[in-house]
Amino acid sequence: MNNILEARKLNKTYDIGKNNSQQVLRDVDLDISQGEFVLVMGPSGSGKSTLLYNISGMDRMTSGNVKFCGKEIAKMNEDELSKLRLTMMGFIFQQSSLLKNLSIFDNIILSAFRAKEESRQAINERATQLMEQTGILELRDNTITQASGGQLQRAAICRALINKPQIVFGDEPTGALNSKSAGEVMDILLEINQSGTTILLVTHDAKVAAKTERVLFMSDGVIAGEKQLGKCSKDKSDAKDRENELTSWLAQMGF
Ligand SMILES: Nc1ncnc2c1ncn2[C@@H]1O[C@H](COP(=O)(O)OP(=O)(O)OP(=O)(O)O)[C@@H](O)[C@H]1O
Repeated sequence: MNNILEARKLNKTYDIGKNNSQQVLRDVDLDISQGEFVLVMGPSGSGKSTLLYNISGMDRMTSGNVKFCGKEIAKMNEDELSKLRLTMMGFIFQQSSLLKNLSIFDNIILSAFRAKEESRQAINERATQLMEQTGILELRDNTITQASGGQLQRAAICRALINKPQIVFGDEPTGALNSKSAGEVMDILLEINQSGTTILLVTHDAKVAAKTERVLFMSDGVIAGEKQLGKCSKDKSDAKDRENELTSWLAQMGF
């Protein structure tokens, strides 16, 4: 299968004040295939979010090489990177960070207007279809104060998908949700992955992680191991087995 993303010897060092620095990523090599559902786990401070920000061009790596769809992101200027993120990547964070003064629908379509690649009608149709798919169509005209946390994360998923990205990155997208809403959001992400979008998530939640295909374990700035769980089936009959398999592997990894 084709790699959508290839990272080689990726290093990230943060400067902390005068004459002080912290190396957070250490020679990380990572390949992500088109259509994969990849998850990153590991102790707090091990570098999971830093990895996500550096492979997605949200932050600049210190050294190394990341190719996304064959393009080297370190060679791109800020405008090129911003266009890449806008048109080919989707992002979901722990807090949905939707704008307060816009309706949920307008929040979802905003980045499609910025991308300027489709007609107003096509954008509206796509937003409506995404809201329907994620079960929030009735919230179309609501503001964000008129929706629950789970509904806002569904809206954030619609926003992330509006420009038909090649990959969706999520940093703890279910971290602020109760377990029922987290499960529902994961089921939506699974459906999106099953229709072809590559997904990479960071999470602390083994139940969430067990629904994905491949789990990477980060420790002290390196990918210390990875576990192939295979594609998650729709009927969920093996959910407990997958979770047990993952938690016993994580225990072997010392987590
Ligand atoms: N912008 C920054 N400037 C300086 N240090 C940073 C910055 N961002 C992260 N760090 C440090 O880098 C290390 C790794 O942080 P990172 O957020 O990548 O870890 P993480 O594994 O995602 O942690 P968590 O699970 O707690 O979110 C931490 O020690 C953190 O304090």
